[in-house]
Amino acid sequence: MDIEKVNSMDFGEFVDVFGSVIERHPLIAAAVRSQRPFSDLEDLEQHFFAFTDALPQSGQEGVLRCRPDLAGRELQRGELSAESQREQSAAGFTSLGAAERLWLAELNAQYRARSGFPCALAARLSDRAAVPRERARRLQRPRAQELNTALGEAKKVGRRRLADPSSGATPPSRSGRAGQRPGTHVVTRKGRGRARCAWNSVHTRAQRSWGRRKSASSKAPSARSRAGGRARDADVGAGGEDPGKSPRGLLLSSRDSSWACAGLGDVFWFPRSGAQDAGDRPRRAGTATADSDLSVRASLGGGVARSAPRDVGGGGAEAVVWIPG
Ligand SMILES: NC(=O)N[C@H]1NC(=O)NC1=O
Repeated sequence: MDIEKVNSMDFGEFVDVFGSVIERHPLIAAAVRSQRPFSDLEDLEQHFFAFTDALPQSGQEGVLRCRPDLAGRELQRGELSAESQREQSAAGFTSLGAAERLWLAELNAQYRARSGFPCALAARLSDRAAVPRERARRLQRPRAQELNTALGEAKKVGRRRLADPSSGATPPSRSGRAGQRPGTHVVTRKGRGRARCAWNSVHTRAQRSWGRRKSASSKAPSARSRAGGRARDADVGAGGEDPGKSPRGLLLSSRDSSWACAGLGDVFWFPRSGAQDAGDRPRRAGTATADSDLSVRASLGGGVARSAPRDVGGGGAEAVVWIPG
């Protein structure tokens, strides 16, 4: 892709095209866009990877927790992102026999229990027969070493997605919004001075049923945030499969001044380029805790952001709050 074209993409187009370079983290793409212009695609890639490298360990684990298992439940249910679907199909995971599927499910569960996140592996660079062997090998290794390996695999996947963004991204429609892809999310902006981050309105079956349970308990899946004393609205659509689980991964974003990323417990701010303190390392800005109703409360510089995160399985969840400027 022509770098001039990339540099001239507006916010919506950039997030549509590059929102899945880091799986289920379109706001990382949004943060990266704020650092344009890029000299070439390698430079763009380095910005994505520098962002994930700069995350504290809790943030990196949060990013990994949002990845789907290989040959996991989301593949069976047709809930993968378009990119993951293509990668997992190409690696042969859509044509597994029952015994092979069960074996992989068992290895997936063991790996998650040990590492706290799904086993990241670039499916296109591997093959169906090699995956269980690789998974079993990695299960034996120390957790700290595994975090680095998993991030390395996530980068390999991201590199391929960047090299071929058409492999999954839905071209933006004339209104600049992403096409509707089940099980994925998009960032949308509505009206002047008001921004919303919403999950794709095409809900998966599980998301719809979660929504029904949620409305039955009169807890709307929306978020209202206050920061710096000024009221700010942010809506977060939510879906999930098991609202009883604790959310553990969280990504927050603020538009004006800086970017925040969190795992539960830590909220970090990432200065935007051009901001007064650009170039700073991420700094700790507050604490995120899980409420019993599956919402997350994050204290951000004196303000509070609340959101209902999306359960991504295995006890992991991701929530995105888009705080308008
Ligand atoms: N767990 C994991 O790495 N999943 C991913 N890998 C890949 O190549 N596509 C995916 O969905």
